[in-house]
Amino acid sequence: THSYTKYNSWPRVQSWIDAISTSNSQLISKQSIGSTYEGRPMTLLKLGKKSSTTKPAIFLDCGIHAREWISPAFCQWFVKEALSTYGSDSQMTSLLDQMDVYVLPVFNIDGYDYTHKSNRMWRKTRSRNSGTSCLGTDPNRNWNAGWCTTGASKNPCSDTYCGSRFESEIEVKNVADFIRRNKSNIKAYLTIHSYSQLVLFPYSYTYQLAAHHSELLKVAQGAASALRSLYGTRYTSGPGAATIYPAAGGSDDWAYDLGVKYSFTFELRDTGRYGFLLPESQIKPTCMETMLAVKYIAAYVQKNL
Ligand SMILES: Nc1ncc(C[C@H](C[SeH])C(=O)O)cc1Cl
Ligand SMILES: [Zn+2]
Ligand SMILES: [Zn+2]
Ligand SMILES: [Zn+2]
Repeated sequence: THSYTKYNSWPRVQSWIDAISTSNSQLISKQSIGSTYEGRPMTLLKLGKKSSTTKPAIFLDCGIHAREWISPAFCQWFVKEALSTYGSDSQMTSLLDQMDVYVLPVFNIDGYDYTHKSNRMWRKTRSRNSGTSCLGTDPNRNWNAGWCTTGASKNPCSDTYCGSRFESEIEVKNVADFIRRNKSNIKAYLTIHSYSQLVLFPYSYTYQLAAHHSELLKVAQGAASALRSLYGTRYTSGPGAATIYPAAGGSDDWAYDLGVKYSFTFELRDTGRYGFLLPESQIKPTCMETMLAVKYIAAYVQKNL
């Protein structure tokens, strides 16, 4: 059965999505945004007090990289926390009254399932590449944001293969289409990765500072200190290129250039001791401290609507 303190298999996550999305019709609903390459359903959860008018929204995705298992664990935790603290936690209540939060629990479902069944260290999608037996494209190099200019490979066998063209991956296209369709009300984009303990923001595709660099840095640093307040876990904040590495085709850069000003990539625990193989014993503390960071950003976005 499903557990918020275990790395759930895809079938368990899928049945959790179906159950949680029908658990509280006033606060949560689900909608399909398409299918993956291997035909699995991409289901977006919509959290927020039901309203006949369109509310400003935050978009949160997890599991774009298959092996980063703590990421989908966080999105499941976030949904559970939101529903269980609405009405008691004043900040969460205010957030869901005033805004909608779209949550994509597992972006790269095919890859996630593959890490459970075959290769725990798989990162990419599972699509076929022509002219080679090497499978998959790096979904975080496949967005139309300086596509394939730096920090990505044109070799289909590489873990950072950028794809035959931007949005070649149906999973990326499905999400990009949804965000484009809703860009007028999407005020923030958060994408969750592991590991390294970082709060990143645009740009990764260039060392040029973003127009809103100083504001984004302030918000990222505020989020990192909120996170640190729980267990003292230290995160570093900064623009992607200088803080982790220059790399093009990422979702945060794409969302920012589309006009979603508050665009952040989280790299969760740890800093390399376990890396992608973070023990299940760390799911709860990691999710609890990350909730503080995400709520900090959400509150900042709310104040600046
Ligand atoms: N725009 C971006 N933002 C963050 C990153 C770092 C993640 C870390 Se797993 C990646 O390599 O895809 C990479 C890019 Cl291209
Ligand atoms: Zn498993
Ligand atoms: Zn990643
Ligand atoms: Zn990472």
